[in-house]
Amino acid sequence: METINLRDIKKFEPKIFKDERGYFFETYSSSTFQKIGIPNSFVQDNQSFSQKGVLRGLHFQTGAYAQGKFVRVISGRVLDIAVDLRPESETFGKYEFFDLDGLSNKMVYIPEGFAHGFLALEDSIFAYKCTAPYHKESEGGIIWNDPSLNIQWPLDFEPLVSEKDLELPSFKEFCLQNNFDFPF
Ligand SMILES: Cc1cn([C@H]2C[C@H](O)[C@@H](COP(=O)(O)OP(=O)(O)O[C@H]3O[C@H](C)C(=O)[C@H](O)[C@H]3O)O2)c(=O)[nH]c1=O
Repeated sequence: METINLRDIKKFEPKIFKDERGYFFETYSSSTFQKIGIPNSFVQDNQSFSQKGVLRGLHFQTGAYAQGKFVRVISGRVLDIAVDLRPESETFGKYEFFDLDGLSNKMVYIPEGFAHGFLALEDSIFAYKCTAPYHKESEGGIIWNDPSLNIQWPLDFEPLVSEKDLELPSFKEFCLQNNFDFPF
């Protein structure tokens, strides 16, 4: 699975304290996370459940409502993805996968300027903090199987995608709408 390291994305694996009762770990710590460049300006916490085979995305919010997202899996396993939508970035139009699960509790901070989504590899509870509130009018997105992004989803079946997401524009349309040079 070809993937690259996108600049400004922060990955974090918490220390998990296990004992005969179970486990404990800090799901958020301003002091710890600021040291690795994760902001402490989150204003909204979200949680969603997805059956195995669900694909949510590729989503973003625009303008003043652009969201940085600090994502993790509470239970199950997802293949999370960020797509660089910053025209000035040398990785504009490139993507990176993150294999997140409820055992390692790996977390990823995806800043504003990226589209975000995930494929549920198992029935999964997904939780994430956002640096801006939900603002329906500022919602945008790109179709999950856009030919030019050429995302190599590990799929041998048709994922369950919402009607809304099936109508999302292509990356080329996104570039045209925003007067960005199409990089491919
Ligand atoms: C995102 C959001 C949604 N909603 C309402 C709107 C709908 O009635 C319902 C489901 O929304 P939607 O189908 O957009 O949910 P997802 O497909 O999980 O969208 C999210 O999926 C990908 C992975 C993301 O990164 C975004 O955070 C977000 O776009 O929740 C709210 O009330 N607040 C919210 O912040």
